[in-house]
Amino acid sequence: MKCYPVPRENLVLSIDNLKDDIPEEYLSHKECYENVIRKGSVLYDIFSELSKDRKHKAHQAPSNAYRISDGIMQNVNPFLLHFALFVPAITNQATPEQQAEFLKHGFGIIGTYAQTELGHGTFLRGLETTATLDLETDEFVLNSPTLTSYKWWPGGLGHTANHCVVMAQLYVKGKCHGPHLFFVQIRDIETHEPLPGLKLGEIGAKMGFNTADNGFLGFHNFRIPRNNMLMKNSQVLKDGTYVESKNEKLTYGSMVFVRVYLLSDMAYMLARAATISVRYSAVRHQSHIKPDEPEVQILDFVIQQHKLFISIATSHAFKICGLWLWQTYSKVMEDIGKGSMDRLPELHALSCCLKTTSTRDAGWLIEQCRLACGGHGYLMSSNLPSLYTTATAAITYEGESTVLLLQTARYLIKSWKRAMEGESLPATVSFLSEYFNKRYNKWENTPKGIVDGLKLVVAGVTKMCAESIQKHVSRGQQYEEAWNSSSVQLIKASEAYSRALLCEVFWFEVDKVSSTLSNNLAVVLKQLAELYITYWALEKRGDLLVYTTISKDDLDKLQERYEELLALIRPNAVGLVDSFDIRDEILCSTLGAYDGRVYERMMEHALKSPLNAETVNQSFHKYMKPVILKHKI
Ligand SMILES: CCCCCCCCC/C=C/C(=O)SCCNC(=O)CCNC(=O)[C@H](O)C(C)(C)COP(=O)(O)OP(=O)(O)OC[C@H]1O[C@@H](n2cnc3c(N)ncnc32)[C@H](O)[C@@H]1OP(=O)(O)O
Ligand SMILES: Cc1cc2nc3c(=O)[nH]c(=O)nc-3n(C[C@H](O)[C@H](O)[C@H](O)COP(=O)(O)OP(=O)(O)OC[C@H]3O[C@@H](n4cnc5c(N)ncnc54)[C@H](O)[C@@H]3O)c2cc1C
Repeated sequence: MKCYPVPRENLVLSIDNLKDDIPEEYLSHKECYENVIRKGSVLYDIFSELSKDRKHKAHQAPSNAYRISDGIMQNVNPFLLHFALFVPAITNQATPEQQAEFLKHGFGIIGTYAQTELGHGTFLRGLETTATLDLETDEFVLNSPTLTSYKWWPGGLGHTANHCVVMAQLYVKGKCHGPHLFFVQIRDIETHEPLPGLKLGEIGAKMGFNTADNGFLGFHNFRIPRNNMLMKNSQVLKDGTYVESKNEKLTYGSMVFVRVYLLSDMAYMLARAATISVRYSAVRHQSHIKPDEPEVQILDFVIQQHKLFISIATSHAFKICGLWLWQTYSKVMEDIGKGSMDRLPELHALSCCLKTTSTRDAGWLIEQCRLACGGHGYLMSSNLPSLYTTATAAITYEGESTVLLLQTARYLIKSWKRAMEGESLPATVSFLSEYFNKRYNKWENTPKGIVDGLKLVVAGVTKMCAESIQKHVSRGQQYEEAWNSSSVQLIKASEAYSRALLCEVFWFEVDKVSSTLSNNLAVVLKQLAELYITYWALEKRGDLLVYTTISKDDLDKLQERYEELLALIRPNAVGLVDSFDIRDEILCSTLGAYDGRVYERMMEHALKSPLNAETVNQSFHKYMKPVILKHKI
């Protein structure tokens, strides 16, 4: 049996059949899929050997696995959902006995998470797939009663997975108990043929994510044992007794897990885009600053620094905030394990707004990095287009951004009401009480002063939302209608809350560790954190003018400080992206390679185009020549 050490990049990157002879952009839709399955299977083999040899917690890919996989796949790994959602759903939602049973084949099964349907993605209580208990046979019968009830979007569902966790409406003795999760085998292990009673396939080409094998699945009287309902939180007994969960939202736990994880995922996406665009900006010489001097590195244009340094800072902000949120998640999961659900609403609210802000920011910042590279950023070989389409998918999946921000707004409004009633609030929203009790300070042009100012904006906008809802209710609207009427402001409150959280956590975590760092490192990290906070204070100057005591003079001083920070960071910019330590084989970019041989790499890549295999393409003789000759004067 081959033994692999923890997959160090060197090991994995040295495996020959993981390299692509032809760049993926020149493969067909089908060839692309077959190519990632080829590479993904090698990685899957490594991870499964590893889990046996290294006593890795069952089925958990080693932490650096995603990074290595990102590089080798150069696109989304169709096995991703197995690790990202299928296994976590089972380990979080099944009893220990069920986990042992469902995961006994270890890496011998490949799973996905099938929740979204053609007709419903956001409103889970509206899902139409049914799981009806058959008391006589001690089974559930799964059905897709309508076309809109077909599962639609799950990654790996089309042609890769042979099992899935399915979210379906549970029916027992004619009563619907809402969405529950079920462990379902969908393909024969040996032949990989779809099992009888199922209709399976992939949903077609997408803007990106084209190797994720997103698929559809329809059930027709498909039977599974009663024990295949994940029964950690709620149970259906043999006699048909339904034992409800202590909190029905525990069923949604897998989504919270991924939302929490996505912050660090976006940190890594941004680190790659920043590495590519900053290194390229150090290589690219274009135009003059002083007319009598040579063309400059485009990185010397202050506006180029303004476009790019925020990405370096944001990557660190998301990494640090992602670790903070992960610690919060782990603590809440521990509390739930001990029977306390108190902090679940807070965790849900935090994960919703931070997932949304991190995925949205990653999207527009990666696009900003691409645009900062001029035409060459538009080449697939730069890898910036792929980074963009991969990152922006996350704005939608795992909870669409608008919907999640409204979830956080729901929590802010509830917290505001509790503050009005004098209740104590969790630390992450306690500033609402301070605002309500008018305990806040005059504006200070310091990182802490800015954080306090951004919190005042949150409190002020939340108060405005509460008053708007009240106004609509007093005019006769039901609460839900009043909520809908106020939703533009509610979104604003959540966005402001998320930004204040990111600034606060980034600054104070850096401040906390700076004494443990070498002076140089502490100085540079603080410069990045201050740049991030000052950038957002300037972006949100309108709100600060409305809700705080900031003055025009304060803003002018902030603008001056921001430009000072750009100049301070400039000498370290390339060193900062080098410190992300992303190897060329994982960066996959002609513009961002460590050796700076941009133009040579671009030409090498261009010559790989199949079109360049011959000097005259056969279409000339077949189509062009007759027309040219016919119209030749
Ligand atoms: C490694 C990775 C690489 C990354 C790899 C990733 C690759 C891509 C994988 C993608 C996978 C997917 O997309 S999987 C599918 C993802 N789908 C989603 O995320 C669906 C989004 N929709 C939802 O989450 C829900 O339906 C929601 C929008 C919250 C509305 O649901 P409801 O209407 O039932 O809820 P509401 O009535 O609004 O609220 C009822 C109460 O429940 C609470 N509540 C709602 N959701 C909750 C939750 N998740 N946890 C706790 N509490 C929750 C609310 O706060 C309310 O509390 P009170 O205020 O106290 O009443
Ligand atoms: C690349 C990718 C991978 C995916 N992978 C998976 C997977 O592996 N498994 C899985 O189960 N799903 C997966 N999904 C599906 C994803 O979870 C859904 O697309 C997402 O939850 C949004 O649902 P929807 O597409 O049905 O949009 P809808 O819910 O129909 O929402 C459409 C729009 O309506 C508006 N809207 C909806 N509800 C509200 C509201 N309450 N208030 C205000 N506005 C609202 C919003 O603007 C929203 O964008 C994936 C999606 C993508 C793009």
